[in-house]
Amino acid sequence: MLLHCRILPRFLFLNPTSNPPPPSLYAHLLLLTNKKTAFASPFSHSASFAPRSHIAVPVSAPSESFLDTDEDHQIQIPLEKLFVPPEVELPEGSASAVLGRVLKGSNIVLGPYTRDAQVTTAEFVKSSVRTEDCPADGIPEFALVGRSNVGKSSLLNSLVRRKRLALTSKKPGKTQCINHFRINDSWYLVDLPGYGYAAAPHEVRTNWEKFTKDYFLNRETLVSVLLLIDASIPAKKIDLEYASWLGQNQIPMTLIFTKCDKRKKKRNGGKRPEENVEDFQNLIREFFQAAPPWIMTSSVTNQGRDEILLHIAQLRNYWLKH
Ligand SMILES: Nc1nc2c(ncn2[C@@H]2O[C@H](COP(=O)(O)OP(=O)(O)OP(=O)(O)O)[C@@H](O)[C@H]2O)c(=O)[nH]1
Ligand SMILES: [Mg+2]
Repeated sequence: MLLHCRILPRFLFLNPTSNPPPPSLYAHLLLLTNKKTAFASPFSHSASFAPRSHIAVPVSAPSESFLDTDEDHQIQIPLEKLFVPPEVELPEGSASAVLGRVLKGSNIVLGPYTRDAQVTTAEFVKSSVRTEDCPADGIPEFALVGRSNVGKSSLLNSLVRRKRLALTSKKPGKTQCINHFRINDSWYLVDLPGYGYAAAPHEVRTNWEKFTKDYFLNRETLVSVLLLIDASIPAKKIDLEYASWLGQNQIPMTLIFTKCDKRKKKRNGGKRPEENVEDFQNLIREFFQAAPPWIMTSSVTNQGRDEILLHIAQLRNYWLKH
């Protein structure tokens, strides 16, 4: 795990603020339209940065250098669009000092809670169709949701380094229940059925809406939804609607851009994954007060695998402490 060796030590140099009020993990999802309750997000970057400053974050495969300067493999992120975890103050000064703390292919800044990021054990626990039937042991969980065929089950397998722990298929609609997978005996990854499967019978679609939305609204141990978006194609209306629904309901969300290995321009409608990722950010911008965290991934090359696990670790450890 070369990436861990390179990234984890950096986090030791961070300077947590003294006795901050415990910020909510949910705050960054508040909608601008919800003016009555809008407040400054604890995830916002330090106001000392000029608003138009950008950093060029490398998005290339983990084996390549973190400081890759190939412009084709970089994404420009305005500093105010970074996801800054609670208890982190960004270093003042140059953008390069900030870049050293941003996970590759993402807008996520590393904070002081990234311990235990590696997966050592993963086991399937149960399938449920109702929130009440889900495991009741109170440990934190992260749910994978997205359009049918976007790559939820494949990503789960990539994260746990197993080929078929979660079943995948070229045919949409493979996953039909809330499937709990226990990781390191201490947290859950949850595989959910996909939405937007046009060929599914009406009854199945209605049922999906009902039980997944109930799960999101009522599952108290849900730390963050991982909303998967296919980065090899332009943004779909249904994905934008879904992101907006999660925001409106103040359900914490991380955007996981999948299939970033698919770079053939013609099939991608002429756009590279980085461009589709940027377009998606721009399209959802008006719905959110602060930028949600996002990561670029591929289950084929395992791009983004270590980054997701570090992000999950810092959210999970923060959630456990507060
Ligand atoms: N090129 C590429 N293909 C992928 C990637 N992730 C998944 N796929 C392919 O996409 C198809 C669907 O993958 P699944 O993981 O079953 O998708 P899902 O979102 O779980 O689908 P449902 O369970 O039907 O909702 C399979 O053929 C995968 O091999 C990726 O990162 N890159
Ligand atoms: Mg699936």
